[in-house]
Amino acid sequence: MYPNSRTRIKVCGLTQPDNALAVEACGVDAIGLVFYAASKRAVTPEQAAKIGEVLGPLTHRVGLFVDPEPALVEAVLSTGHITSLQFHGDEPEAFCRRFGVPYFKALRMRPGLDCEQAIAAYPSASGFLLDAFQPGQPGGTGERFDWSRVPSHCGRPLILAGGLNPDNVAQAIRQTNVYGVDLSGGVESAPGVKDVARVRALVAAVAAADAARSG
Ligand SMILES: O=C(O)c1ccccc1NCC(=O)[C@H](O)[C@H](O)COP(=O)(O)O
Repeated sequence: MYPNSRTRIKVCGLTQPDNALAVEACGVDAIGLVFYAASKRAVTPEQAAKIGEVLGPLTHRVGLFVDPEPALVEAVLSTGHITSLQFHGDEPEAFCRRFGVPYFKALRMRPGLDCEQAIAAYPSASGFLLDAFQPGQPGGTGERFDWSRVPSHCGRPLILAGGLNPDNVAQAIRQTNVYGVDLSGGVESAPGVKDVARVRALVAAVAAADAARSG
């Protein structure tokens, strides 16, 4: 387990500045912006810059990629609005670290994946996002995976994703003790638009789970 007194929250797949501002105001730690053209939540570097401009300086802005061309990552970074990278495809470690920006690696929990071995292959990663595996769908599946597969003693920050929502996130935190949680579809009202009431409920559920854990 990675030392953690408060579960960090990332909400992924924002597409509109006003919506991003409202989500930030709920008290989330990080906003995810999807730079994967096939996603229904995809944004361009220009749209991302407009979202980045409205957010406060202490909110992380994560740029999410799936096996990108380096030029796309560089174009996104050149906006100056991205604070960390999330690689959600099959990118090797050398590719992930070449940009010189903190990154975390998504691991899709396919059957038979040795999670601890996969983690060991990315010594330069600042953390790992463990997501559900659905063939042909790299992320944002809305599906859960078996949380008993989350390693309990790997010593690296782990972010749990896949099918989380305000109703099941407390149980997920109790069971896995992860550093952070990442949600998309479970707090969404339409593709790329987050339901602010659901995000508020998420933040309250995480705070209650953390309080129960420390008390
Ligand atoms: O959200 C997408 O459309 C997406 C597309 C391709 C790769 C990754 C994608 N999202 C990644 C995320 O970080 C999601 O938050 C994560 O997969 C969980 O999604 P959900 O199950 O909908 O909460």
